[in-house]
Amino acid sequence: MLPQIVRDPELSSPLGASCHRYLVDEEDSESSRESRSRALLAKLQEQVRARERQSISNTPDEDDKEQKKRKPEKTETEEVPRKTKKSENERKTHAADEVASSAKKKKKQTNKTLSTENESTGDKESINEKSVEITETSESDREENKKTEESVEPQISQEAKAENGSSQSGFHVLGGFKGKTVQKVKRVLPQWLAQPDVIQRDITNNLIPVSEVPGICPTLLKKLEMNGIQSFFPVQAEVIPAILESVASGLLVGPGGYRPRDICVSAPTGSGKTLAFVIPVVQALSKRVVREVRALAVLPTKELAQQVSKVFSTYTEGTNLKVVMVTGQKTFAAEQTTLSENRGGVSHSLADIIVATPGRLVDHINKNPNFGLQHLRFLIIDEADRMIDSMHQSWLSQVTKAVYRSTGDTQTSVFRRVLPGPITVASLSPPQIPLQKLLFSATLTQNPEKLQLLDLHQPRLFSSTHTCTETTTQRQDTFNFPQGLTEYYVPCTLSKKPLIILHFLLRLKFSPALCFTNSREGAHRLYLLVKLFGGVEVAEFSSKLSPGERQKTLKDFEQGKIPLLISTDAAARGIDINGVKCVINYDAPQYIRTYIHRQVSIIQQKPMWEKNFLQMVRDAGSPGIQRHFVQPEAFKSMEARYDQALAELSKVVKEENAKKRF
Ligand SMILES: Nc1ncnc2c1ncn2[C@@H]1O[C@H](COP(=O)(O)OP(=O)(O)OP(=O)(O)O)[C@@H](O)[C@H]1O
Repeated sequence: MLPQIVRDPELSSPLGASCHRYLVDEEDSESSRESRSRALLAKLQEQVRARERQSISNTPDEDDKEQKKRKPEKTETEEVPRKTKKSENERKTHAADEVASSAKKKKKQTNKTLSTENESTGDKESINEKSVEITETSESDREENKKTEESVEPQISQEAKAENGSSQSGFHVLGGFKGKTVQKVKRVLPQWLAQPDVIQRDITNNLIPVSEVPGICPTLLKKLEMNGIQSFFPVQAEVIPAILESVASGLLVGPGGYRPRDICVSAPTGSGKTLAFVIPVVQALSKRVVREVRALAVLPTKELAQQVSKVFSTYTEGTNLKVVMVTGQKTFAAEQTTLSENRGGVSHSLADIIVATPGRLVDHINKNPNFGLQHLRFLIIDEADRMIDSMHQSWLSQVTKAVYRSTGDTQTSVFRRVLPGPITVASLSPPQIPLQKLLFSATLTQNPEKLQLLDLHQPRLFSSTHTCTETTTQRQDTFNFPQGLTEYYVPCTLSKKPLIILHFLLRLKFSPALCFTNSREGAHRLYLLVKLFGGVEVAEFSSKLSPGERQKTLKDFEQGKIPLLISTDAAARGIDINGVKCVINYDAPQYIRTYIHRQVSIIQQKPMWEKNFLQMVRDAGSPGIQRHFVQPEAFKSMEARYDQALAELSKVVKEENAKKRF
């Protein structure tokens, strides 16, 4: 048992306080605790009531239901009936008794522990007393926490309710799920595509005298005059100064010391794109000291490459610039000897400008140890959309690798080149020769995925269009039709198509005429049929022929020895044949781009395709395609001879197939 210490009211020493702390009358503590817990309970009840009142005021709808469940409605004037309050109090008193009795039980429990320990050691009392204190403290802590919760909870419930209008407090419903109209996705072109530099399409009314175009050196002006070029076409007048501006500070750096912008040109067939890059490139390289490959023009077919190479050779004549063609028309070894030579154990380039087709170019990059592109400054991609489509050969990545390939001697040299990255002080020194891409096409794609393949640097687009008033959308969907083109379509039956060709050639004298078919077999059969019918010189032009045969055929056709040339699309792209009077689409092209490149003037049309084809051509911005109907009487007299030729044709085809099999 603990000695009882009598409390002395005079004692004011701290001891008194400690005496007070340890000398506690059992009954007193009992009743004071109970009164404290009652007071605490009353306070809690008050807060619960206040919270309920608040929830009633904040959520009239939801809470209404809640209230109806919980208690009758309270109108503004009506007092809460005391009875309700009273029963509320009873309820709360009952709850308070429960709390008090549980506190008693807990207390008894603690005492029991106390008494057990007391018997064993007198000192334990102080510790246990502390523990009792601790319990009280914890109760007051709990009360404190409760108050905090109480004070916070109504706020949360207010906020929550205010925010979400839900009667469940404490749940946050994020966002409002209202039905919204879905915005239609509009195609957004990159700015350089959407806002190109516009070039006038009308050539005849927009010729610019050559001398008025700034920056062209006198030597080239003289050469242009010698070749009969008095004025530039619009695309040349715009693009030549832009390319010359990018080499104004020399070949090593672009304007302002930065990498020059890549240039894209979309202009109709025959608008003079070839000269638009030949003139500035020849002028830019004419000042070079050491011969290295600094310009590379890549084209889809040998014929096109030949044509461009011829123009380059015309304007490099008299300079010490050398143009070499790499198209597979010679053997690989023969081409190797034209590209480089070994002097004193060191390989020297024999070419300044290379005009190539992708296949043979990649062969030299990978198999010709003396072939290097480390000094390449201009990469010209003519017929760019077709070159992009043929990108599956990944020729462009091979070229890029060759350009930035560091060999033994360029590892440390000033001209060591690294793939361009973010512009920093380090990346700008030492300066390295920038690689500038120049793209040309009559139907430049606006497909960002395809353009992505070209890895263009800040591209600038020159696009010729019908008129400046066209909206961007129109320009996106229309193509550049050549100036002075008249288009017809001839509805007819399948069996009568060859007769109409013969009618045009023999009766209407539409020659020289270039006739396109959609396949090599179609071209060959039509060629055989017209030949068997007789009366007109005819030749076929397709990849069935060797490069030499194709070259000779083109030449004879251009010289008028052949009035009818039957060709596949191989000849459609960009080949420039002077003096053609009529272009015939024997098979309607499935794609508008093919149509554009074929320079169609007369279409033979199967009736069922007529509507779709006309729609495609009109949507592409055709100046106007007219219907030209041929009366059956017009070729009545040819039908007997025609049937005979058909019979002979099937024999010839059978013989050819038999030969192929052996
Ligand atoms: N300024 C000019 N004055 C007169 N004739 C020109 C001029 N520019 C080009 N030509 C001639 O126009 C024809 C077409 O030129 P070019 O081949 O450059 O056109 P293009 O736009 O490249 O055609 P494609 O898209 O088919 O390659 C050529 O015969 C060329 O000699």
